[in-house]
Amino acid sequence: MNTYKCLHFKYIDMQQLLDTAEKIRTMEIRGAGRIAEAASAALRDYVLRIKVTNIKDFNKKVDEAANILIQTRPTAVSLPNAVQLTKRHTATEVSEAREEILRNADRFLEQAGQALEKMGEIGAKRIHDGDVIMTHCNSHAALSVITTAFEQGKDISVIATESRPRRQGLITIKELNDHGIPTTLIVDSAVRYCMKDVDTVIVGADAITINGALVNKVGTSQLALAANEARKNLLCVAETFKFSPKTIQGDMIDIEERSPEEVIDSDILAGMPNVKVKNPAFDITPAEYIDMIITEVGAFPPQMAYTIIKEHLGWEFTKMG
Ligand SMILES: O=C(COP(=O)(O)O)[C@H](O)[C@H](O)COP(=O)(O)O
Repeated sequence: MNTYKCLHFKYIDMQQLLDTAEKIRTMEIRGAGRIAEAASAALRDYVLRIKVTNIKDFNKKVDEAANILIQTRPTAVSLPNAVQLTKRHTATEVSEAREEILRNADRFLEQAGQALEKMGEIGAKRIHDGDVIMTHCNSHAALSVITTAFEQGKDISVIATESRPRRQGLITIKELNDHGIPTTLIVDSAVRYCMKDVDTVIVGADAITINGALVNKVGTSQLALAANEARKNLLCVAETFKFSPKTIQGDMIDIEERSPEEVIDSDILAGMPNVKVKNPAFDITPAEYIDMIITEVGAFPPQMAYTIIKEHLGWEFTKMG
């Protein structure tokens, strides 16, 4: 029985939140932006069901729920940021605290939706008629830029990587196909070979650190290396809530290691006692490989991560658990 199912017995009133946590853990809900939105909404809905009348007990329950959500996936910093933006309040009465949290969640969800649109508009200015764009994995932020440029009438096409082992690239090509955008699917190892045909690489982000490094789906750093070698631009599209305040304090971003079964059948692996599997879900691209980070508040060089964190997330976030 998994952790969340065990918790079901202990916290009956938390069932919906535990279901969301499980969906995030198993990647039924995935992508840094969607994870953040789902967590914020789950916390909002849970807060409506908390029955205690004492503010201390209320805060304890909120913290408990927040921690369950945060622990589902370790890398996407959008998750703790969204939870923190949702749960913070200054109230001394339960009813006021509840109201504040509901308002926070609604504001976060509204702003997250608007951010996608805004990033699309800003990023599309960097795409020219005739451009070939390479993208990796499945990023709603990156897709917002690509589809906005296409809807503006720019004649563009996309090369999308498969993104082993979970093959999120298949979600990307479906979305691009539904928009009518000419798309070529390639395996991840064809990235360097195909780079000569590319004008701009556009990827999303799970986290951006204080030194402007990009944490995104494993393989992103290979795209960046190949793009750099071929002198092609790499744009990262990321809402401000994907910047990591804790990296100011020296904290590192945890890189999620996922099950070997995503890579190879466990029966086949069992027959090869000298073989083990390493399955990191993300990797790190240094700032010098990134031309621009497109956020909902503007396009910035990665070196401006400090300013984004300070102005759009605030110092209180560095104390987050
Ligand atoms: O790496 C991934 C998804 O990884 P996974 O499939 O493991 O969650 C995406 O590029 C970012 O999360 C950004 O996505 P978005 O722009 O949609 O937030």
